[in-house]
Amino acid sequence: MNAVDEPPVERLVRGEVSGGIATITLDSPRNRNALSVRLLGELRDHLDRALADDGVRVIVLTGTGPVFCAGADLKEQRLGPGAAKDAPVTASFPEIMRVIWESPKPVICRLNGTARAGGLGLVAACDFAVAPDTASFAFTEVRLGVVPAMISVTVLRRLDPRAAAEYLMTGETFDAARAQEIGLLTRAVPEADLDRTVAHYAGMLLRGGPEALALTKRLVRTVPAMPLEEGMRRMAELSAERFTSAEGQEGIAAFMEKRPASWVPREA
Ligand SMILES: CC(C)(COP(=O)([O-])OP(=O)([O-])OC[C@H]1O[C@@H](n2cnc3c(N)ncnc32)[C@H](O)[C@@H]1OP(=O)([O-])[O-])[C@@H](O)C(=O)NCCC(=O)NCCSC(=O)C[C@@](C)(O)CC(=O)[O-]
Repeated sequence: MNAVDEPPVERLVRGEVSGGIATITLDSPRNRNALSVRLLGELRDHLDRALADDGVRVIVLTGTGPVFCAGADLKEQRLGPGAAKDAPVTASFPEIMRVIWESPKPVICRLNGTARAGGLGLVAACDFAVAPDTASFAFTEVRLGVVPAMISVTVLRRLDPRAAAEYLMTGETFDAARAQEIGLLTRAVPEADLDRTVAHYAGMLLRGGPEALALTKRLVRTVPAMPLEEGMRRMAELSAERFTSAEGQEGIAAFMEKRPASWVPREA
């Protein structure tokens, strides 16, 4: 078969950029967007592209079908004859969660539906997570005899500790209202309001200064772990830097002049 006759490669992840927002869509509904090696590779490529694109200010991660993500691809993890001897999902998944967690651009998870296990590691890595109120959630790992190890790094930074013990240790299914209550979701909303809610958060994020937003994302993650005195000192330094930055001065000038801020970098 020559190159012309080759069937087109089916993509498992799609990406599009519009109005400063990169939308990355897990598009493997047949296996409920399970985290196969190929899907993870494509997801990483889309994330890298969105991060490198100066026109992108906000990233939205979503999926197609009834499920946002069913976790590790269990077909790939089943070690039949001739299969890999290690667990394929461990090669790239932790790095993808780290890239999302540390992305200077805010990441909104728009859950199109239910999520399980590894899928919840992705949800927890994102800064915002909005889901339909019909979605369900479970950390199913222990019931499979495996451990929610990789995802614990993001999940345990979000979840109320009592709820973490309850749901990670029992594997019990819980609903979207409970997921919001325990810190896994930003909002659970009626399905009809999903896009409006995501657009609301994205719109609010686009209004902020890009550098200020990246720094604020970092401090949300790091300041709670800082000793009090060090936190006060370092944050006073950061605050002083920001008041005198080009972006800070533009934001203040725009307020005083009653006009929208222009976040194009200027000479200080
Ligand atoms: C998600 C629901 C509720 C949707 O429930 P549903 O919508 O009723 O869909 P379904 O169960 O009928 O599944 C539809 C198709 O998707 C496939 N499918 C579905 N999930 C997977 C999967 N993970 N891997 C591979 N294939 C999967 C499933 O096998 C089936 O394929 P078919 O029989 O039609 O050929 C249900 O499908 C389900 O319970 N799936 C299993 C979820 C699960 O237990 N995942 C655990 C993954 S282990 C993991 O993530 C470990 C990790 C990464 O956290 C470890 C660590 O952090 O260190």
